[in-house]
Amino acid sequence: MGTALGKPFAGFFHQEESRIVLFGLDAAGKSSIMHKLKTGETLTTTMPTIGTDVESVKYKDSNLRFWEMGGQQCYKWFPMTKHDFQEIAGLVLVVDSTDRDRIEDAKDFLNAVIDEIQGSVPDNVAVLVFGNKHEVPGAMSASEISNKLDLTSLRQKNWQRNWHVQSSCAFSGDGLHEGLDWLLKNAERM
Ligand SMILES: Nc1nc2c(ncn2[C@@H]2O[C@H](COP(=O)(O)OP(=O)(O)OP(=O)(O)O)[C@@H](O)[C@H]2O)c(=O)[nH]1
Ligand SMILES: [Mg+2]
Repeated sequence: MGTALGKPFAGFFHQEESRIVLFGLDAAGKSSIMHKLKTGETLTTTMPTIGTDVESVKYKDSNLRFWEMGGQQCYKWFPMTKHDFQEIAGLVLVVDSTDRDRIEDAKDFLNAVIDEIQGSVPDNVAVLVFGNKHEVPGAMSASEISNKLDLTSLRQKNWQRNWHVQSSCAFSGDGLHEGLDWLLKNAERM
């Protein structure tokens, strides 16, 4: 009992359908990642997500429910509200590793999301960053993405976020399970 109270998130992922919010700029690869995780297949025809999209994924012994926030400007916040974030088990920011021109925009979006949900989620919720499309020659490395997103500054926002950058490829699936493993481990640890 004492242990359970001391570790409120222990076993969180074993409950039914733990909610994970995926967000990021348009065309970063959020839908492609969700599809690969759900079916093991590569999503061959992609369309921008209108509003939000939801997929349930069974991963190891966890039931995960991914909520994608469409990244197009008009959908970025539609129709997610603070309430939708309240019981999240983790946050996943998907970044296009090939898009150096918009990494600053991705950083601004991350900070806007954090400012929006601060107080609605535990301060130590795990934040996984997928550096997607990493198979493309010249793509940014995980450490370059981490530096450009200025992730260490998140701690100065009264936000003791656990964060981790994982390079990924939604086509081959490379890095996706490694990222999820990190998320599961870190959410359980809280
Ligand atoms: N090279 C490469 N292209 C990818 C990868 N993942 C996705 N793409 C491509 O990137 C484009 C956008 O993919 P989506 O999955 O629709 O991106 P999204 O983040 O869901 O976009 P929005 O729904 O508009 O926010 C598509 O042409 C995908 O085929 C990847 O790992 N490598
Ligand atoms: Mg999408």
